Amino acid sequence: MYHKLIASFWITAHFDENDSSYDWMMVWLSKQPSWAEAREVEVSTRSFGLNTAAIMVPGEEDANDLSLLASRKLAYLPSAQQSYSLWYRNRYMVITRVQAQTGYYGQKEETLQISILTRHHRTLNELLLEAKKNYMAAEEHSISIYVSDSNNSWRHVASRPKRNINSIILDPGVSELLVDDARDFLESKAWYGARGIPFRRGYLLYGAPGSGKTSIISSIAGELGLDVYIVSLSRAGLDDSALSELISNLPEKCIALMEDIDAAFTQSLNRDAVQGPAAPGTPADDGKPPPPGAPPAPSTSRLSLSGLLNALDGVAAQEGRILYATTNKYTALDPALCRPGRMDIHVEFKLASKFQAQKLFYSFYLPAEENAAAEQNEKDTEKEKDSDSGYNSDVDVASTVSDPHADADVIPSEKPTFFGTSHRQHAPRLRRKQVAELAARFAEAIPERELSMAALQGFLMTYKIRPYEAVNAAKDWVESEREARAKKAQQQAQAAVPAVPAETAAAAAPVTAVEEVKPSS
Ligand SMILES: Nc1ncnc2c1ncn2[C@@H]1O[C@H](COP(=O)(O)OP(=O)(O)OP(=O)(O)O)[C@@H](O)[C@H]1O
Repeated sequence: MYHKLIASFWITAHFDENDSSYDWMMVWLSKQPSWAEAREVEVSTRSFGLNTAAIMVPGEEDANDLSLLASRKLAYLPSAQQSYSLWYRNRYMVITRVQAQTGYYGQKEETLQISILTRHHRTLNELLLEAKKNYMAAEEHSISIYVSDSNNSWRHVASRPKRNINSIILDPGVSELLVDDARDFLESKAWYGARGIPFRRGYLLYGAPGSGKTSIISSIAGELGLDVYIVSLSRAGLDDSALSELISNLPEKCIALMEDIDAAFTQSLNRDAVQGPAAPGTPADDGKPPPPGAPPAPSTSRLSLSGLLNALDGVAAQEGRILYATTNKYTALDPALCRPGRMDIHVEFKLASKFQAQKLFYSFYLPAEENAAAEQNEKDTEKEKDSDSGYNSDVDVASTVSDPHADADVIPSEKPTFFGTSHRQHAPRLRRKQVAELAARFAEAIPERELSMAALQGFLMTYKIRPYEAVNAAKDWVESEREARAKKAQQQAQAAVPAVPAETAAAAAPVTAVEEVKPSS
C-alpha cells in the first residue's frame, strides 16, 4: 500500500537499447552538465549512431591534437551500477540503467529507466521532444541507416554524411526525375487516399555496376530528409513471415532499400520455394545465436517470390514508404515484381557517356562550391596577367609542392615507394575555362558507354593533382581497360566450357568443334 502510494507520485519511462529513443536519451544524458561532476560515471566511446562530434568529453573539441579529434569521441554516461538523480525543468528525476542477462551466451540487454517525480506526463513529453530534437539537429547533415537484426527489428547502425546530389552525374534529367517524383509522392498522401490507391512507391534502378545507383539513393535520402532501411533479402534465416514483419515495422515516410534484388533470385528466391524447417544452427532456428565453434550458418534465405510480393503490397506493407530496388540483371527479374504498383518507375543506369565523363572531370577538378569561388576570383583578377605558373598547362606539379627538407645538407636519394596519390600534395589551381578545355579533351578520349563512372572516378583519383596528365593518359588507360576486359571475357568463356573427358572428346567431337571453343591465344 505504502509503495503504491509512493509510486503514484512518479512517472517512469523505459527505453529499450534496441530502440532509437534509447539513443536519443543517451545522447541527451551525455550532454547534461551534471555528468561532468558525477562521482561515478561510465566512460564510453559509443556514438549511438551519430557520426558527428555530438558527444564528447568537455574540452575534447578544443584539443589541438589531430589524433585526439580524429579518434572515437569519449563520453560520460550513467554507470550501470547505480541510480542517478538530477533536476530537469524543476522536476526531480532518477535515472537507472538496468542490464538483464538474456539467453545462454552471456548476452545482456539493457533498458534505460527514467523516473520523474510528477503526476503529469507533460515533463516526460518535454524531455522526449527535447532529446529527439537535439539528436535530429546533430544528424542534420547525415542520413541514418537502419538494418534488421535477427529478431526482425530495425536497428540504427550508422549515420552517413549527406552527399550533394550534384556530385552524382547522370544523364540529363535523371536526378531531377528521381528527386522530383519522390518529393511529389511524399506530398500526395491525400491524392492517394481519395482514390483508394495504396500510398507507396517503388523505384527500380537497374543497369551497369558502378554507375551511381546506390549513390543516388543515398543522395535522395539526404535531399528528402528520409532514413534508409536496408532490407537484405539474402540474410540467413529470412523467410516470408520475417520479411512481412520487417516491412510492416517500417516507419511511415522512409526509404526501404533492396540492393541487388536479383541476387536473392540466384540464391533461393522463386515462386515455388517451399518453406522447409530451418537449417540447424541458423539464428532463426531457435532464436539464439549458434554456440561458439559451430559450423557457419548456410547463407541461403528461405524466401519465396510470392512472399516478397506479399510483403511489398500485402496488407502489412507500410504506407508512405518509398522502395528502391537495384539490380545489374534487369531481365532476370520476374515481371510480377516489376509491375507498376510494386516498381512504379524503372530507370536504366548506363555506362558513362562522353557527357558524363566531361562533367565528372569538371566536378573533380572544380567542384560546385569551388566553382562559385573561382568565378569570384576570376572577376577580381580579371586585369591581372597570366603570370601565375600554376595556371600553365605545362606546369610541373611536383615542383610546386614545397619540400620541408630542401635546406638539408644530405638529402637521401631514395624516395619512398608507393602507389597512389598522396594527400599532402595539391592540384594546381585552375581557372574554369582551363578546366572546361581539359574536360572537353578528356571526354573526347573516353568512348561512349564503354566504361563505368566508378572506373572513371578511380582513374581520375590516380591523377588527383595532375589534371593535365589525366587528360594525356586517358587514351592509353582506355586501351588498357579494353585489354583487361577482353582478357577477363576470355577467361570467363574458358571457365564456362565444360570439361570433356579426353576419350569422349576424341571419339565423339569433330576436331574443329573442339578447336572452336578453345580460346585464341
Ligand atoms: N554517376 C556517377 N556520378 C558520380 N560518381 C559516380 C557515379 N556512378 C558511380 N560513381 C562513383 O562510383 C562509386 C560506386 O558507385 P555506386 O555504388 O553508386 O554504383 P552502383 O551503380 O550502385 O554499383 P553496383 O551496381 O555495383 O552496386 C561511388 O564511389 C560513386 O562515387
